[in-house]
Amino acid sequence: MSLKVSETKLAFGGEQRKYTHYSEVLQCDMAFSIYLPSNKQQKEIPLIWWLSGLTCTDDNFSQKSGFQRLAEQHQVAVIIPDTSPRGENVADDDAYDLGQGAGFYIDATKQPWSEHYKMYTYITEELTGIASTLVPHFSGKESIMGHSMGGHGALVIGLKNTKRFKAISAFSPILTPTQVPWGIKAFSTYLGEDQDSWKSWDASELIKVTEAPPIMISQGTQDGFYPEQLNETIFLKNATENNQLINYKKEEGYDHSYFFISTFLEEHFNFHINQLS
Ligand SMILES: N[C@@H](CCC(=O)N[C@@H](CSC=O)C(=O)NCC(=O)O)C(=O)O
Repeated sequence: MSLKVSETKLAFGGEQRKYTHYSEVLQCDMAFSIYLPSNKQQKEIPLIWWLSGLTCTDDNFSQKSGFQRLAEQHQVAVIIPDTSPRGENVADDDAYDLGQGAGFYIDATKQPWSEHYKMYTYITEELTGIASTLVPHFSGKESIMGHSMGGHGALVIGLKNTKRFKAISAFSPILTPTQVPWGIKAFSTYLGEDQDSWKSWDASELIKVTEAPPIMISQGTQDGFYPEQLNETIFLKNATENNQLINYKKEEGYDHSYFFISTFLEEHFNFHINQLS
């Protein structure tokens, strides 16, 4: 195992750590961040997964959201993966919404992407195994949240693993990737033109047939990507038809940025903690 700590910072009494490791699933070197609360009372600690959006690394959420205060307050660990495989030998594209920084949390099947782009398996298997060794007194309880492309990732991973994740939440998620420009571009590149193969990576399809854990979604009304990339209509319709309750909230005047995320993050943490306790 090549796991190495590259950074440790004290934040609100807990530790914000950055790790590097060689990923067998992605076949490249990767970095991720994790926050470990102080756990002065030696209690069992749950784990929240945060998945970031296009162009991000694990640093965006770590450095811009201020989540550490909430994680320490609620004594919860938080793990933040990178958004794609990385490196000179990893396929890439000049566009911001394809290639490195845009892994879409799926397992690619089309060459050259399928060599490395296996973010779903990386997160649900390899990084899961690593996380379980890093959280002292881990309670085994997990939930998942994310932003934009990461909101899509949180919903897809949560809905594919409903026994595992106790809650799912998302800021400005891509809810129907098979029908919006970001998703169509990524899925046709990573999965090929057979659109049937896209469906198992679309939250609007999964919500039709899944008994979902509690789901909360926040969407700013002044988000420049809304409604084109982030339209909620199909997801909410399919959820209603399958009797799945979704707490979908529109926030007047907010945009797509981390200012929006940091404003409503406490509400999302409270929602997760209620399910993880
Ligand atoms: N115009 C930007 C587009 C990239 C962008 O807005 N990325 C968002 C996520 S969008 C959906 O997944 C983001 O989180 N950016 C990082 C941040 O710290 O704000 C561009 O061209 O790069």
